[in-house]
Amino acid sequence: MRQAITNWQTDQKTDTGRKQKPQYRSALRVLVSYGAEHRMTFALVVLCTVIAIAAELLQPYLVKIAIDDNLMAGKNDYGGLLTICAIYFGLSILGLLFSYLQSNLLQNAGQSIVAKIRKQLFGHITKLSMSYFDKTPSGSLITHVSSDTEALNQLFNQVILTLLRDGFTLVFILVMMFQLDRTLGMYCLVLLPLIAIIAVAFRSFMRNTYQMARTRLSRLVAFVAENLSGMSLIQAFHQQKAQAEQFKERNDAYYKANIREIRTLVLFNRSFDLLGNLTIAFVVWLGGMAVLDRTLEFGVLYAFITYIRQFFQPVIAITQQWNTLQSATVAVNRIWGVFDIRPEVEDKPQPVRIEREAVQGRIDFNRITFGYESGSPVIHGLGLHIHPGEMIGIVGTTGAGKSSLISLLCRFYDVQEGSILIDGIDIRELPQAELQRIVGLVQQEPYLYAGSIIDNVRMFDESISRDEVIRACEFVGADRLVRRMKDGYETKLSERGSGLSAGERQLLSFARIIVFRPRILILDEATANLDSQTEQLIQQALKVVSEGRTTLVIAHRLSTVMQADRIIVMRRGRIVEEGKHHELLAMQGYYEELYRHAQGGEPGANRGRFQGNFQGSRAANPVTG
Ligand SMILES: Nc1ncnc2c1ncn2[C@@H]1O[C@H](COP(=O)(O)OP(=O)(O)OP(=O)(O)O)[C@@H](O)[C@H]1O
Repeated sequence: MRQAITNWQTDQKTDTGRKQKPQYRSALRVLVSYGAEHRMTFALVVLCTVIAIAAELLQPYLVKIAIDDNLMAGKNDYGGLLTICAIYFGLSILGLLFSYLQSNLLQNAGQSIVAKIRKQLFGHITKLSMSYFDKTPSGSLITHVSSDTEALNQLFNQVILTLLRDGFTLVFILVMMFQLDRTLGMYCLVLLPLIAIIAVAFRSFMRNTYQMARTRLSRLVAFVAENLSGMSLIQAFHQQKAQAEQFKERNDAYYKANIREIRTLVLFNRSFDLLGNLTIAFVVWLGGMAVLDRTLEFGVLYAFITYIRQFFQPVIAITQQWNTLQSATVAVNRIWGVFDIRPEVEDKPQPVRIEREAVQGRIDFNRITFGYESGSPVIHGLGLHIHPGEMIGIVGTTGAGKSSLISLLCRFYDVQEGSILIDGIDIRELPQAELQRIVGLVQQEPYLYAGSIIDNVRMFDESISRDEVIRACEFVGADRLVRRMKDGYETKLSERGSGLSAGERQLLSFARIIVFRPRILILDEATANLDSQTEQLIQQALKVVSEGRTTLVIAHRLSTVMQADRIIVMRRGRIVEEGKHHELLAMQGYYEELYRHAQGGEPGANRGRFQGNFQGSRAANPVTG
């Protein structure tokens, strides 16, 4: 794999400016690197091909012997005829057996190479930085993992198989024709330039048609993928009709490209059929005259005509595979284009090791500046120092930079200036895998996978026992909910956990956090979508989950963060106020303004209700009693 990528990168440097065209040399080098470990299999494939083709092409020759040496010689040699029939039958079986072996061996090697590339590609994509996903539509990534790897699949299924089998067949047929009759063979050679002209004309005509069909299919797949992931939005905004129209447009375009491709193919096949029939007529005429003049045996003419019939099939197959070869090459180019992308956030060669259990949870944002695009920062020289175990609420209007701040702490992006330290260690010094176990993130829309509740809570990590999962669910108050389900902890969730309410999904994501025991906990709008009853449940869960952990909570609902030890108020990428809830209210500044908006009126008019809620939620909390 490493070698394949290195080869690829070297080729890219020398091929600058030709990225859109299929780069056969680069693609071949890549595939050879992967094929190297299957070299024995490929050698066996070649051997099987040769045996299978020889067995197949010797059959007309046997018929020629039967005609000339037995039937026409007037020997009445029934035994000899039977022997020839038996050999013919034996050759057919041998041909079948070795064709089967050849296909199977090649398929096995090909499929395992493609499966490996697909796995590595997916693994590579999951390691890329968030900035890459910001810029790349998920539909195009799905195309790389599905259609492009499928094109590689076809390379092994069709192209290599055809090139080997049909290439050998052509050579064998030519040898046999010359062996049978040199003069007729020479006449047939005249055909070769004609075949080449038709093939080349067809190839250039077909190239565009084929590429167009593939591109339109990719667009269609990408469109469907993006629509599926945004289905709730489409339905909420009644966009079904508009989307269906867009789909129709893409679908029609793909349909037209397919029809064009099929027409071209049919035209090509029939042209070759015509050429084949003309050649046969030509040979029957020339060879027939020779037979009548007794300068050519009838059996030879028969075998010759059979070989000519067989000659056109491989020519057609090889020419048609040219397109598959091209699209596979383009697919290799695209796949390796993705492999080429290095994550912007990478581990240091010698990262600092840290014992997760020993992490205290102190966080220092040291005058950090960050922007998604260089030159337009969304966080400006921000400084924030958080004590171990402290609960910080982060508030601010939309676009203030709250989510960006926690994305930086999770190291989805790297700061452009300043540094972020955990227990005094710059997070860029830590291995990302370790940082992700230290910092646990609960998002507004927790993602659940298709699988059992147990597996969803432990994220398919078998080292976490069922008991640990159950204890975690009990801890956050999700146990009662799970036990009410038909199969309890074994209940299979559908993709994205769509069978559960937002609050239920959130409770399970809290259980997930408990199981993974991060030392720092981040909740991004974790209670934004919930009704007040579920929110209270979540608030209780939040209280137990945050116990003994440094916790950062982002919330639009101020009630979510009122119990925080400190509230940070952000505005346009800066901290403008900080303090406890009542201190901030007393300041009569930006927080108080936000609070007033949240309450929907004047502070004085709502203050009682707000404080009542706050005290109520504390009183209801089982931990604080
Ligand atoms: N992936 C992104 N690419 C480019 N710009 C982004 C990206 N994410 C956020 N921004 C921009 O960065 C700024 C801060 O956004 P951020 O999401 O951090 O704000 P926020 O306070 O969390 O807002 P909200 O409460 O609406 O989630 C905004 O101007 C936003 O448009």
